[in-house]
Amino acid sequence: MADALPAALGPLLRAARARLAAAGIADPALDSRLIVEHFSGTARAQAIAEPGRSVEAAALASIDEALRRRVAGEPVHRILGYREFYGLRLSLSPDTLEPRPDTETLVDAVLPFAKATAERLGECRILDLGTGTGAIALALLSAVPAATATGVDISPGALATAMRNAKDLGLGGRFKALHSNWFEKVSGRYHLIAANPPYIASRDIENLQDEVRDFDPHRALDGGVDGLVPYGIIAGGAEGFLEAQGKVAVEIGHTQQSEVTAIFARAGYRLAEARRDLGGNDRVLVFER
Ligand SMILES: C[S@@+](CC[C@H](N)C(=O)[O-])C[C@H]1O[C@@H](n2cnc3c(N)ncnc32)[C@H](O)[C@@H]1O
Repeated sequence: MADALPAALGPLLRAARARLAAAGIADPALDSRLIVEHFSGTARAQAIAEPGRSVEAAALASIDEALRRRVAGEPVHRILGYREFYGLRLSLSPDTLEPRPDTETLVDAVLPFAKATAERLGECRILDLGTGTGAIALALLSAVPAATATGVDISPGALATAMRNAKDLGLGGRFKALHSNWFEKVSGRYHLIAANPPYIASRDIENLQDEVRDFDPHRALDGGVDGLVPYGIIAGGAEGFLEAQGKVAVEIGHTQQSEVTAIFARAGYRLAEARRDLGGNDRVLVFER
């Protein structure tokens, strides 16, 4: 059994870090700080300025439980219940993928187009296919006040979380959550279609890192037999929902650039831009007709 946690903030942080380090957690300093700050309601400055500040018993019990979950392998943001994405705090649920920093590359890639469209036309209509927490759509809405977005997902639980995130961020009036199997229930035309679809081949799901395989919903990961099935559906269906001169932007797995480019080329699209993520991996493709 783990030692009792000290109540004073400074020693508490050190004890929490030591517990995670002893369990072999990859970044014990960051994870322990996130857990202690979240459940004690303190900020980093307080730990430095007031290391003797006492943390209440109820908060200590929550921190103890959170550390146990982290030691058992649960990702730290699942324990906290939220993750930052493009400067926005997004709530998570068991039905949502935890949004990743790699996906911010997609937002960076299309943001100039969304802003230019809004300036030119006074609006920019965005369709976010497989919206999850609403990450891509909400990041774009927060940066482009004249934009509106429809977030599509097959998971009602994910859509409820996306709508909650939109409301919490004051973006609810410009975001619509739509329950649909890709384009099936979609109507209208959009200037930008964005998607971070599931792109792991079904047979590879079992080999993913434990934290991904055991905590991200498989519906958000499984891209079918070759991991490319959703790209075929998106490339094949986008034309009916894309404005003239619109763009389609997709996140890809780091080995999929040529295959996804070929899928879109067969559907009549040319590659307008390819971007790598911060790790230098191929990550985002933007297509035009
Ligand atoms: C990789 S996650 C991306 C989530 C979010 N856009 C992000 O970037 O963090 C893929 C999303 O696609 C959704 N999805 C899977 N199959 C779908 C389908 N047939 N129609 C609509 N959405 C689907 C999943 O529920 C999941 O939310």
